[in-house]
Amino acid sequence: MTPTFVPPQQRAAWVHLQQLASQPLPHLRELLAGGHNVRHASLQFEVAGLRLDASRQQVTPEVLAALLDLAQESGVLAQAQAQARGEHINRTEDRAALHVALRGSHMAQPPWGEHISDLVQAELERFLGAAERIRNGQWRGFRGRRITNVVNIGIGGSDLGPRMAVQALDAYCDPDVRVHFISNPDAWSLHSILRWLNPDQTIFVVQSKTFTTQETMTLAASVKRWLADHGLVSEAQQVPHLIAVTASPQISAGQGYAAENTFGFWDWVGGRYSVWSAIGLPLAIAIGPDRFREFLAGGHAMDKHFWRAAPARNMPLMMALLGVWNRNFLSCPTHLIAAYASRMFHFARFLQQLDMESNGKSTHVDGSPVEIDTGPIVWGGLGIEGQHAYFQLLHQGQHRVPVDFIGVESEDTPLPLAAEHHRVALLNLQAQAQALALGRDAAATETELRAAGLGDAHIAEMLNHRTFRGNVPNSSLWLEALTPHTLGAMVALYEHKVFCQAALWGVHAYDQWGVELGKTMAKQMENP
Ligand SMILES: O=P(O)(O)OC[C@H]1O[C@H](O)[C@H](O)[C@@H](O)[C@@H]1O
Repeated sequence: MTPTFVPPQQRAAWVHLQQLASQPLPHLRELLAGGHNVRHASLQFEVAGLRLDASRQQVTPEVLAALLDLAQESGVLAQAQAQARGEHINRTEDRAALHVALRGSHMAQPPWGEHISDLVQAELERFLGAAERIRNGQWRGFRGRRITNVVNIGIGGSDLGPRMAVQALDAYCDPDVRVHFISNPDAWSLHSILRWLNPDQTIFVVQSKTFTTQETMTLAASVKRWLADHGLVSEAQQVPHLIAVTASPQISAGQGYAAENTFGFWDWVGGRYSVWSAIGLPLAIAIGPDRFREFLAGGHAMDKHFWRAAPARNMPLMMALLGVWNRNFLSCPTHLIAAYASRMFHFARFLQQLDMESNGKSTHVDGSPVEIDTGPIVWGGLGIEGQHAYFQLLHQGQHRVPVDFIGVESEDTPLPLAAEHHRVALLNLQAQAQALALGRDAAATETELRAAGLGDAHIAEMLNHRTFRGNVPNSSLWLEALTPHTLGAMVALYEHKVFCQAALWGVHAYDQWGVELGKTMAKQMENP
């Protein structure tokens, strides 16, 4: 129990925000009309190669001030300090949540203590060493062939992070070692990859924090069988083709994974926060150890900002507050992620787990039921494709859907017309962000229809169809370039945002009892 816990709706700032939301708020047209004014400046942030433009959020300076009061009353940044000190903030599982230590283990006097940093450093060296040996050809298959294909087997946090990052950093990936991901136990999903591979040149990285997840274990058994069917039958023959990454090495050892090919992490690393640990091995293989360290450094740069920046200038905290404003006071139940770089294809899926598994909760930290809205439904993918599919609903449907537009400022694709491709993508991002915010009112629509030669009766019929209410709150998050460093910063940004929102709502972000229920039921049904 947390004796001092006060439910959010009883906090003074929350009540103030309710009052502000109950009065008519200026339309985004009005809020944006002033151009680059004080409000605009207070909603611009630049950190670690990321630039956030939140000026299209429907907040007045008064709302912003009340949101910051809420952060203060909720003790958000104090809770972040407790997290970094390694306190057991994951109370229902009685654990720390120290993924920040994975990217800050080089710190002098780390808040979590040197012992943790030493553990992290030692394991980091081990798994980066393995990545390097695979990349440079020192690591050979049983029959002496060089490894050309790495297959990641895992699900949830043991899949989405590295899968997202390998795709996002495609430009840095070694073309001689291809990395594949399989998460679905459907046999075809495995077969569709295996049928192209030569077992002598393939390594499977079986990733599972618990090493008991049924889907992953089913796939792992199948790849062992596949190796055996190709003449790699004994444990000794299979060892060079199997890597385990787990926080339960005693279980993987019992299944024949060699200790030297097993890389560990700890119970204080949540699955959805584990890409920074050895779960990032496929990424390290794809982009190399130096780039992987840059990814960690990007995450750490965001951590430093989060720990040190004043609340009003704190990028993750501000994103969290704006999200709470949209969710709880503007009553928006969902949140769209629209990325305008095709390499960010998996980012929305990654965020779905990060956000919804963390904050999809209805119980407060003191065990009392939640009476406010908590984590939104996070959805999305690539913005350009969305424009030609579901964006119609954003413009004229009945739901108000806040959007994070994600764009990359500089383009490095080695194609002669790459700059033109890039121009088209960014133009679309900017046009959608503006169109959703401003919409088009009836008067402007009527003028346009009249200019197009429509008569009164036709205009009367068409007016509502061609009018756009706008006022869709959205932010644009710009990466100066899509690099390991900026990607690391962006992942850490959203991690901290989710953390702040949990603190604002008073829920635990680091457990997932709902998921556990499904797992338990599956076991019971298997062995009634
Ligand atoms: O890494 P594993 O133990 O195999 O778990 C894989 C996944 O299992 C569950 O679905 C959890 O809710 C996820 O957070 C976790 O990432």
